[in-house]
Amino acid sequence: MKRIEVVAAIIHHEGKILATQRGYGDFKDGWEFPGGKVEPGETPQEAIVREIREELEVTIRPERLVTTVECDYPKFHLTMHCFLASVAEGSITLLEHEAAKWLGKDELDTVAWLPADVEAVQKLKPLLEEARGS
Ligand SMILES: Nc1nc2c([nH]c(=O)n2[C@H]2C[C@H](O)[C@@H](COP(=O)(O)OP(=O)(O)OP(=O)(O)O)O2)c(=O)[nH]1
Repeated sequence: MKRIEVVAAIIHHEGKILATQRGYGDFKDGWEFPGGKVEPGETPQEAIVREIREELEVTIRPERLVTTVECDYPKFHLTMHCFLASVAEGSITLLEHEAAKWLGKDELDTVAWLPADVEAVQKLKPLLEEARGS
């Protein structure tokens, strides 16, 4: 089966995290963490900084790897590295997504996450307590 390697940013601010809604493609309207495919020669950290500049027009600081999710979709196998991150510079502008929401710990289940994200969201809950106020 085709395999793709993706990086995703869990951007946090004041105890909330940013969820974005896909604006195009097979998963249009699903909620995800912004990010995209790692290109040849890039480290995952370089890829996530590049993708977030392309999608949200900000520079992020990747802080730590929260989890790597493995998920079988009908057309490919996905490996997705999810990094906790904060905005280092700029203000968020949606260049590709159709919507975005800041979600607190108790709001994480209020959007329809893509299948691969459900497990990452569960792992995130205890971390959000730590991140509160930062
Ligand atoms: N960015 C992102 N992609 C996710 C998440 N969950 C999930 O299943 N995916 C899937 C959807 C896509 O099939 C794939 C990411 O591909 P993408 O289309 O965003 O990659 P890309 O930005 O490099 O885009 P492209 O130029 O190939 O369209 O991973 C998530 O939380 N964030």
